[in-house]
Amino acid sequence: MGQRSMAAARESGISVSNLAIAFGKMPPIFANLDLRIAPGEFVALVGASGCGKTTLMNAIAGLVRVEEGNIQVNSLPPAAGRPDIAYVLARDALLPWRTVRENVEYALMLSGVPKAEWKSIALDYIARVDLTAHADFLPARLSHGQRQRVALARAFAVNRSVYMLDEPFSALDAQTKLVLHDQLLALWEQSRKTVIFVTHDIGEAVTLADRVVVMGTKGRGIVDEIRVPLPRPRSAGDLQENEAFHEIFRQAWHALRKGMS
Ligand SMILES: Nc1ncnc2c1ncn2[C@@H]1O[C@H](COP(=O)(O)OP(=O)(O)OP(=O)(O)O)[C@@H](O)[C@H]1O
Repeated sequence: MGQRSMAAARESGISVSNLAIAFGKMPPIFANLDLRIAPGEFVALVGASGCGKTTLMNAIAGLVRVEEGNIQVNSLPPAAGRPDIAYVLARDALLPWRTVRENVEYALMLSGVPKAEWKSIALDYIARVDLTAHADFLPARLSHGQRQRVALARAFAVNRSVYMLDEPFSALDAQTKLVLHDQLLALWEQSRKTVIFVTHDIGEAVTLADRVVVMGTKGRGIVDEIRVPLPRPRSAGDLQENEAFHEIFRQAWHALRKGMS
């Protein structure tokens, strides 16, 4: 069985129970943290700077040692470099000496996809982020937004089961963000992967997610969660004028402020 089908065969989402993380002799960043993300659910994680969002992501990714509590990703303990998890970070991490297409193809190669399929899969995903005309460009010739689009194309082309996105759009302007939101929405709505998405942007969280999980300061961990029952497919542009979107935004904003006090 190839890595692609292996990843699909044991999808059971993410389960975090009674997790506490402390660095050295410092008080814990958070304790007694419980979080369950169902397979195919899109969860946005928000909270004030320093509340532990990246630490929680890193623990789920196997980059931070867990001494208290339990984490299961697709029914297995976390480990760095697992073939069923994809990451997209604020910095795109494209290989600068490879073109857009070669960057996506390289990821397909690492994922064990047969060479005969690389080109068609890469061009398909490059088209989904509207970069067909840029397929033969090196990353240095792309804007930051375009590079993040390549990073999204690459991540979804390799067809993992869990996607961990840590502020992937944080350095983009408001209009470019909406374009990226629509492209991510389309990629996700067609594939329904399990996603955990860290952001400081409440509008972004409500636009994309099924559920917004709010972390509080002072080691309180998760303090609230807001369901986002907005119908799909969603359009980031249309949501800007949608009353229900603004009402959910208001609830999430209120929860975030409460978590910061
Ligand atoms: N390796 C580490 N060693 C010691 N302290 C750490 C380490 N990693 C994170 N911390 C501390 O843990 C706390 C939470 O950091 P973390 O990066 O998880 O927060 P965050 O919510 O993601 O913040 P931001 O929104 O600013 O990215 C901070 O006080 C940070 O200084």
